[in-house]
Amino acid sequence: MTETPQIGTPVPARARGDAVAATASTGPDPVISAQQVVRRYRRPRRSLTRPGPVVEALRGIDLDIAYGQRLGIVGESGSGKSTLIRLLAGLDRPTSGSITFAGREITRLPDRSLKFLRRDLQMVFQDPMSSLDPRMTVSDIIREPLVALGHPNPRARVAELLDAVGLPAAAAHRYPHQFSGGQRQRISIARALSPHPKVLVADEPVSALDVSVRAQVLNLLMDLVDDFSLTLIFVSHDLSVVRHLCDTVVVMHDGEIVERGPTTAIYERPTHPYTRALLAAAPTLRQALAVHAANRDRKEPQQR
Ligand SMILES: Nc1ncnc2c1ncn2[C@@H]1O[C@H](COP(=O)(O)OP(=O)(O)OP(=O)(O)O)[C@@H](O)[C@H]1O
Repeated sequence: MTETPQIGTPVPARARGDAVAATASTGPDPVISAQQVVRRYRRPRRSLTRPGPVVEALRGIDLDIAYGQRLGIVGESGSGKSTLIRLLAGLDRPTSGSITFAGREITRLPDRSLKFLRRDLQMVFQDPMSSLDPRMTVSDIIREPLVALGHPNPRARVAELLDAVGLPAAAAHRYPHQFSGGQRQRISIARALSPHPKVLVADEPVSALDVSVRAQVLNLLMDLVDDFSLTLIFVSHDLSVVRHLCDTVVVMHDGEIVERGPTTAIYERPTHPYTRALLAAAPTLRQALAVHAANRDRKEPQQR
């Protein structure tokens, strides 16, 4: 019987609660700074004579993310989390406001000038099946960004990354569909790490996975963030996961950041009513794991 991994290990004191301390190892300036960022979308028109309604997905976001910080972004569906990370990653442009990455203003740069951002900020998405090309081998998937960057020895780097994410070397020659969901997410993480990014953005990276696998992938993610000295931006509906991984939290509601601060303070003394409601409504991953373990033990008593 495989042991259900626990995610209850407390986040180390140095990683908790003090964004200033988290900046100290790599530099005092924020790696990402967003100022007064607004993003409006126009919804498709419903009548021939009138334009479609405008949605204000982000309404004046100010956010500094320090080097080495582990920032959790929480909020219910439609609160603007995905829009914000798309803008931070340079995949979309704000309607107004500015965003800098490592001190460079990215909002008005043309796509061809964002090569540094495409290398230094990498993303891991919810569904690895749709983010991995099914026709490519794992080796080619991980090598692709390295080749684009002219890496001198992509093959050695692929072997190193497979080892780092806990996959055997033989995985290199197989295809995504030959792996389980958790293993596929490990492949996505290996690919994201391949160009030595500064920032890893993880958008609901475990919510599509079986609950028994989630903790393994989260623990791996935490180890890798430590080992590779990454800045982490972690987007999730699951507040218990954010509590486990992140030193700082921002709470989004209706396109605004309604509360922000050290994780411990937000969880223990939430001030905004929306944060309180979110915390009250949240089932914890720990509870889910306990339920899963109880169900499994009921099904497999002979193996105990
Ligand atoms: N391309 C788009 N065109 C029109 N409206 C959009 C577009 N993208 C996002 N929106 C709207 O902007 C608002 C914020 O959406 P966003 O996807 O950023 O929220 P979210 O917090 O990431 O939600 P979820 O957790 O469900 O992904 C929503 O009202 C959404 O419908």
